[in-house]
Amino acid sequence: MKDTYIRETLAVKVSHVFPPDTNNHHTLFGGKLMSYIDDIASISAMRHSRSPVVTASTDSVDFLAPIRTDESVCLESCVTWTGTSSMEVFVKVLAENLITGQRTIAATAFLTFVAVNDEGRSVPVANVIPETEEEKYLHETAKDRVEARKRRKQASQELANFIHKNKPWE
Ligand SMILES: CCCCCCCCCCCCCCCC(=O)SCCNC(=O)CCNC(=O)[C@H](O)C(C)(C)COP(=O)(O)OP(=O)(O)OC[C@H]1O[C@@H](n2cnc3c(N)ncnc32)[C@H](O)[C@@H]1OP(=O)(O)O
Repeated sequence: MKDTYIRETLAVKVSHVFPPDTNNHHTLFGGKLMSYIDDIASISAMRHSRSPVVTASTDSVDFLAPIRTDESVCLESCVTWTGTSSMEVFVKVLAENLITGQRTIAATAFLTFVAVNDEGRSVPVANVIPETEEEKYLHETAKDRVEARKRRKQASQELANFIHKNKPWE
């Protein structure tokens, strides 16, 4: 297993914003953007692991600015950190006004993917090596996010153990 540079995991997707993908505000549906984010992030994870992957978690998707129909939606993703079998993927979303060229950060997200084998069992992945300032920042700050995720998973598990599974009308 060979360590890879973060840039080797980069995936880029650019798309127009078409009316069927917009809401009553004429901006891109949040759910549509989340689907783009999961899609591109999984490509970065697979580029790194060269194995099937599953999404283990999405920390949050922060919608910082709306994306309008006169703009294009540009997504960039890369693996910023790896554990044993898990990979943290950062996704940056920009809205670009195609007439003026103005670019706005519209959303950011961190997702965690786990490399799995054909039986769905987790398998090890190599490390990633940061080079640019931004990559180094994302790589160095990952440890805190990983700890926060562990705490959140524990809390989710406790909630899952507490909530009932009855049908709503029972
Ligand atoms: C018509 C033809 C179409 C063809 C089309 C082909 C398309 C081809 C490409 C498709 C690309 C699709 C990519 C989409 C992928 C999904 O959409 S997958 C669907 C949604 N996700 C799932 O269903 C996952 C369900 N969960 C699971 O399977 C298990 O919980 C997991 C994630 C495998 C973890 O299992 P586990 O027993 O906890 O495993 P364990 O070995 O203890 O932990 C493994 C690692 O996961 C980490 N982890 C576990 N839970 C979490 C968590 N909540 N948060 C963060 N890390 C976690 C652990 O910390 C550990 O990390 P490492 O220390 O190894 O680094």
